Amino acid sequence: MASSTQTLEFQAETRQLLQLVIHSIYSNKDIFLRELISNASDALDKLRLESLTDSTLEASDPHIVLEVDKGARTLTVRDNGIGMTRDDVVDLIGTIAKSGTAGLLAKIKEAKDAEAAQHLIGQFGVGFYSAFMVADKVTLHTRRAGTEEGTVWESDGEGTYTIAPADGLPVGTSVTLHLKAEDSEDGLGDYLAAWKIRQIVKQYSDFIRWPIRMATEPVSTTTDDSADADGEAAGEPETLNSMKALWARPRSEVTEAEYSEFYQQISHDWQAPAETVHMRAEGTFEYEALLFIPAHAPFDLFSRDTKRGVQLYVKRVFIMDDCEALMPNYLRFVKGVVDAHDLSLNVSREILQHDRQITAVRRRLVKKVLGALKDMRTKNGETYATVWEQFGRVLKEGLIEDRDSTDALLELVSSASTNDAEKPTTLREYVERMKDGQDTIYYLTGENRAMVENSPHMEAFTARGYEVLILTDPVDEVWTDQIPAFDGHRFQSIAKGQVDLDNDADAEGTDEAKAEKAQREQDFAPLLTWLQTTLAEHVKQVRLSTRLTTSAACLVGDAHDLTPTLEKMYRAMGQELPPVKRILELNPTHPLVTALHQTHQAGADNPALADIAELVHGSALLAEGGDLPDPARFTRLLTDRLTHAL
Ligand SMILES: Nc1ncnc2c1ncn2[C@@H]1O[C@H](COP(=O)(O)OP(=O)(O)OP(=O)(O)O)[C@@H](O)[C@H]1O
Repeated sequence: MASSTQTLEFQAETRQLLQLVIHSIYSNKDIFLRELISNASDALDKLRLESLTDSTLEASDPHIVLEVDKGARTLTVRDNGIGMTRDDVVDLIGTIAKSGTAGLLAKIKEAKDAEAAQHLIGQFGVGFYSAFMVADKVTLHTRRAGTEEGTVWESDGEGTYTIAPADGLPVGTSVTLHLKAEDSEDGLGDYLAAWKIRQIVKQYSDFIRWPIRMATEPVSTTTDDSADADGEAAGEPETLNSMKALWARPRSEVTEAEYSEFYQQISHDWQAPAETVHMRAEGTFEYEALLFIPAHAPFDLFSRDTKRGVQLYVKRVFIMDDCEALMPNYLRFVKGVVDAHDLSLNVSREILQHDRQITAVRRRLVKKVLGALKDMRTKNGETYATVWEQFGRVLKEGLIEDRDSTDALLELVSSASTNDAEKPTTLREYVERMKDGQDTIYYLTGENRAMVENSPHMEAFTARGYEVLILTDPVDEVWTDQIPAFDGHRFQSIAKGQVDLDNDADAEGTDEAKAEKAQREQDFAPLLTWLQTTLAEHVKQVRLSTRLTTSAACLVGDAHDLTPTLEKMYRAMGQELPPVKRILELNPTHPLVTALHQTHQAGADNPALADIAELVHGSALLAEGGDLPDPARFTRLLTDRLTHAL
């Protein structure tokens, strides 16, 4: 058989990940057992599921066994689950298929300290590789259910592994860890000790739905560890876990610590959740749901193939993870379990998508989660602030995806605003602070706070004391375009449409002011017409502005125009769009504009006029963070003008 042993190399990213694992980014090494037990449990679930459609695969007495060999210093985790073929082993154990791995590894390398690195890797979950935290060699024996040939895989976690066929293996997988020496300073426990194994299983894997048995050793072979004190004798294997589904127990009987451990088990998170939602529905369609809102976002929250965190069970039997029928995409960060009593074990994703009862369950779960977030906001503002920071961007996707929940989601929105440099505001707080006569919620979108705050569009609003929401997430560009109002108050971008603050109740909307304005419009009309022709390639209209106090000009859109950021986003996604021309607004009281006006009145054929018109347009574009169509030309015109000025 030795001749058929092959030595293969780990994929580059796997090698890097293994190095990180071996050189110990996790301070809590005990979790290796949770990971291996979780894999074994998944393998038993898969066999159970396959056996529903293929009766030849029926497993008798599905279970997980933990075996200690003190002489050889090994701990083996064995299951009689689905097992793996040789190709599975190469694909699943030798490579990491998760998207975003390379990026994550790069970030970990840049991480400032061990804690930052652990935080990053904690979001990723190292699964099987965590075995190398406690073992200097790992041997895996496996045989896929329904096949004859087995496979042996072995590695010391450095660059390579060996793989060979093996005869006579039972169906399932066993992972044997050749344990490193106990080292409490390095967080390495005594994983040969029965008490230690018992403790880890109780803590992390108690609710695993398959029995986890420990094959106890004869007392004579035990040395001086405290397993002796347990009074273990050789004999019947002991079942270590209670197998009780946490979600099926009444809320009052579950402790916070149990919720937290369950959450950490299913999410591979290393922190407690920010919120737990535990509910039971009785009546025509019975189910239990145990959902968690994590305290921090996984690294791949925005990657295309991020899975949803909700698993479906039917009467305690695992059916599927990533259950999209139960949780909308914008709540993909919610983790947990839904156990429905009245579904068939054979239920498919397609059936679920079209099942009216499941749709009703989903609606109820969404309501519960959004309700829990709202409660968190009122009762525990600090936690809410971190949850919003982590998931706000995703929740706002709901404003586009889920029209049934618009009102509930708008109540959750937290936004930076000109009201306070640090503290974000809710929409309700904004409305409460609105000036007399103001019925509109003003906002401005942009790439970052500084850019939005310094945008010329802000000037009149700041000068007149109107609060403006500062929206800097890309998704803000989209939802603000689609949601008309909050609590009867229209959303209005201050960079779009006509703004007439003079007509607001406390402004000087007198007849005198109106007459003055009309006169100004008339005076400037020839300049505006000339500018419109001169800049026709860039803008669709030139008009006088009421939103500027210190800048000479700014660019605005019509109410239904795409914003420049949205235009850029669509183009980046490969969509063909006709160029979106905007409106140039001039500040009639600015010295540059009045000078331009006078020069134009003196003679429209002055060659300096066209250059200055182009510079005014370019500056307005730069002021809002836009890209100049021809930066070299702009710089040349500017340099010429500056030279003339000296
Ligand atoms: N005991 C096992 N029986 C059958 N297949 C297994 C077993 N252990 C691991 N595998 C296979 O190897 C894959 C990789 O395992 P690994 O623990 O690295 O990641 P994972 O379990 O998919 O992810 P995570 O641990 O982050 O949830 C698993 O998805 C599974 O297909």
